[in-house]
Amino acid sequence: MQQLRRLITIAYVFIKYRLDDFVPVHLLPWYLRLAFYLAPWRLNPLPKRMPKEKRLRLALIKLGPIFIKFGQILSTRRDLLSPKLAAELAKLQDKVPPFSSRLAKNIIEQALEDDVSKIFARFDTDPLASASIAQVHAAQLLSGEEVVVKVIRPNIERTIEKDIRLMLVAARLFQRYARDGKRLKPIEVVEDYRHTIFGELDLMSEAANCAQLRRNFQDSPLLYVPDVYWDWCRENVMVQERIYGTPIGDVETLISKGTNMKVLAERGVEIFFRQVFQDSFFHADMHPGNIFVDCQDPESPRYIAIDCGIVGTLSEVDQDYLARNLLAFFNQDYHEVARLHVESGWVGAETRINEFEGAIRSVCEPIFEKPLEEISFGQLLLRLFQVARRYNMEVQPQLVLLQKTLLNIEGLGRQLYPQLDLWSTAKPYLESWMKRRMGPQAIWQEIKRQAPAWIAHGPQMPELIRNSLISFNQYPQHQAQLNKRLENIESSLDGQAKGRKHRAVGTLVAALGLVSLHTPYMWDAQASSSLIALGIAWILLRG
Ligand SMILES: Nc1ncnc2c1ncn2[C@@H]1O[C@H](COP(=O)(O)OP(=O)(O)OP(=O)(O)O)[C@@H](O)[C@H]1O
Repeated sequence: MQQLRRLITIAYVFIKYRLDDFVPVHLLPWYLRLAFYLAPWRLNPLPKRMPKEKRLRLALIKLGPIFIKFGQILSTRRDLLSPKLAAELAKLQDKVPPFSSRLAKNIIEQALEDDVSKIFARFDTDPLASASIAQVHAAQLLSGEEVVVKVIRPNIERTIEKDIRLMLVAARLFQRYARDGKRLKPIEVVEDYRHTIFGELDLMSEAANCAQLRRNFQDSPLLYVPDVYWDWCRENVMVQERIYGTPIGDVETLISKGTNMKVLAERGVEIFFRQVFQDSFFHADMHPGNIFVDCQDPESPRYIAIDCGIVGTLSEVDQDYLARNLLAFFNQDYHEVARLHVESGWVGAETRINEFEGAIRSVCEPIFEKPLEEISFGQLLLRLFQVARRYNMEVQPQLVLLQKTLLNIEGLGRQLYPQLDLWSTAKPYLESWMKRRMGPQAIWQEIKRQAPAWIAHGPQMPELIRNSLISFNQYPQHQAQLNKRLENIESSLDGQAKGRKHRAVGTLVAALGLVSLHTPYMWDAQASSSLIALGIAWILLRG
């Protein structure tokens, strides 16, 4: 029944905002097309005066937080949407009315199994922020620390599940009937969203991500991540150190505090590349609401990151892919890019390198038309993925996540300091990464990494060798080879032993001749010389 009511609401919003403009009517079967043209909503011309992208944004707001968040995430898929639609959806803000503080307290008390007044010296009933998934309250621990308490909205899981089911129905219809239905992969996009949003519901996993990121940047002047109070963390409640930075989007305040905007913008890029190439662990939800700046030293501004619900990790293969390709790209060596793809099996071995190189060149050259400081790494990667997909390369979701984060970071950096030269900030990172990866130190590190395993296996070595020989023996052809080799070895050993014997006899005979030659009255000189000659001949011929 509830589902039906929700469906009616969606239909109403669809009609109200005339979202039929997104439906390619000419591709529908004739009866649906007829129904479409006769539909009474077509008499509602009012919203038509508004661009359809704006109408879609307003419709998502009307449908509530789950749809708003979907729109926000969708806005980062610039590989799928038109620039106009992506820009419009990026305006979505998931500020939603808070739920009651009484309810928030109940959830906290149930999760932490204690009274709020026994856990906190102070608990602010007015929430600090209220978003689609969670609400945040400021508080103070009994030990005096200022903290924030993040509480997941009640019953949000059921709401998400229901809304996503409806989104999937819409996605299936879209995939079936829309002109771009297959290319835009709507079902995959919705499934992806389901995965992301459910991931955000587990605050224990968010707390663990925060702790890891904090450790990675311990003592770094670049980034600060607030501490987590594990004793007070559960799946739906998280208590974290409160931070007091300036929101990164508040450029006016940052400037008024005398912040060095160039350093700030460069540090953003540095943080990103360090996360990717040093730690292989990156904050993947770097929207302005999650980034603050500590301006205590305006010449050395430090980033503060919160909300580590979405993080990305890269395998060594992904890192390798990224670093080598970015370096080759910036040297405009498209042949190298194409070769790398084929060599590492990212695209099929049958791919013609020259043809692939041409395809990459044609999408990248226009980008390099611009001055270096205007080139977008994110766009570049996006283009590369698009070409690679045409050549049947499955781009890993982690790389797509990274590319979206990179677009965010770049946008942010250029907003702070429009002349930001990403390449000169990133190049040293990439190059030192390559050196670290390929240089003697990397080999030494690898030996060090493997050594414990080798040592651990040391005592089992004879057994391992024996086992390998046994398994080797199991193959008849190998056995025959092995037997042959053994025979060869035996006969060679045999030969060597015989040779040694003959050499000994020859030496003995020659030595006897020598002795008799120098011993008066033993034999005459001729007999002695004959003995010496016989001994030498014996050695030469039989030894
Ligand atoms: N440690 C903190 N110290 C101070 N303020 C905080 C802290 N954590 C969160 N906030 C405030 O609460 C707001 C929402 O927090 P957070 O981003 O973690 O929630 P969210 O529900 O995951 O939101 P979204 O996913 O929409 O970004 C932040 O924008 C910030 O203003």
